[in-house]
Amino acid sequence: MDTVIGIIGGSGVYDIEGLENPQWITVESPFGKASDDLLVGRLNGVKMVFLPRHGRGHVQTPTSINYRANIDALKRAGVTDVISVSACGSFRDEMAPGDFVIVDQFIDRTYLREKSFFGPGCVAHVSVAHPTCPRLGKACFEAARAEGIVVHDGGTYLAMEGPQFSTLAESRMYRESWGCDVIGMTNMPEAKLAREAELCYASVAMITDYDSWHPDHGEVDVTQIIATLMGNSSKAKGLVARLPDLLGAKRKDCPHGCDKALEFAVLTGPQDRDPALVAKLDAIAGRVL
Ligand SMILES: CSC[C@H]1O[C@H](OP(=O)(O)O)[C@H](O)[C@@H]1O
Ligand SMILES: Nc1ncnc2[nH]cnc12
Repeated sequence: MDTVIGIIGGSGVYDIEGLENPQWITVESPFGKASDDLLVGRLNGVKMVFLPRHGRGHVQTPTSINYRANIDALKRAGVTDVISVSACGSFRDEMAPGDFVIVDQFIDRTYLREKSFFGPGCVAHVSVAHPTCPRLGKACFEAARAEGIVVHDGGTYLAMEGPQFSTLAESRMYRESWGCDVIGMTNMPEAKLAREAELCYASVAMITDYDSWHPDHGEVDVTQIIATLMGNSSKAKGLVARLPDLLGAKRKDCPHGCDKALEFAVLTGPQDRDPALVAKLDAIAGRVL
């Protein structure tokens, strides 16, 4: 099977460079409108598909992003591996602005978003105990190291609803009681939906600030974030450019089973399924329905 690398670019990352034959294409989804068209092309012989998470011009809020349409559109475009690139705040002294973290766990505090492709008439439960793909995370870690980026291997990302940043009390709780490493507003339900779509998913979090807990740093503000993002986004593009060589043009089955997540997940029997929902799930779950 051919590798198709999907990149979801977060704040400050609205395109990728160096693609051969780059083209913005529209992919329709039964789950609604994706954040933007998809930028497709090839890099070192591997097909790449890029989606700006907030849309070009940064028009979607963390809450208004249609995460289901985004993941469904990537799946329809043939993507096999999704790399999420995001800005985040840090809860650790040693994880400084400018550093990258290869996130491997999440705490999901979002509450205003559609979190599943499934629903009444087709019920499914997938495991997200290990919500990211270790194989893909390792490739991102190696790509970052090769780019000379200070990168941390593993970390827990607190996904908050936003759009306001956290209060001081929340920031301290996430850091001291909950043991979180970084905070952002977008990786959930994105990672859960990628798992339902049987896509390998890795999250590259680019630290822009110390949120509001740090006694030596003032509270987080968006000007500071944008300043750090300017440096981060070129580093992120360098990391992305190394992925085709690291992942290779041909792909074997995922050794961690991300691509078989739905194998035993659907509980609704064939005779009890809602045909309209089953039709919508053609790309996401057609393999098992
Ligand atoms: C620009 S500050 C807050 C904004 O940045 C992050 O976006 P993304 O995860 O897409 O890089 C954060 O989650 C907020 O949406
Ligand atoms: N401190 C922070 N909280 C939430 N999202 C962020 N994105 C970048 N910095 C952030």
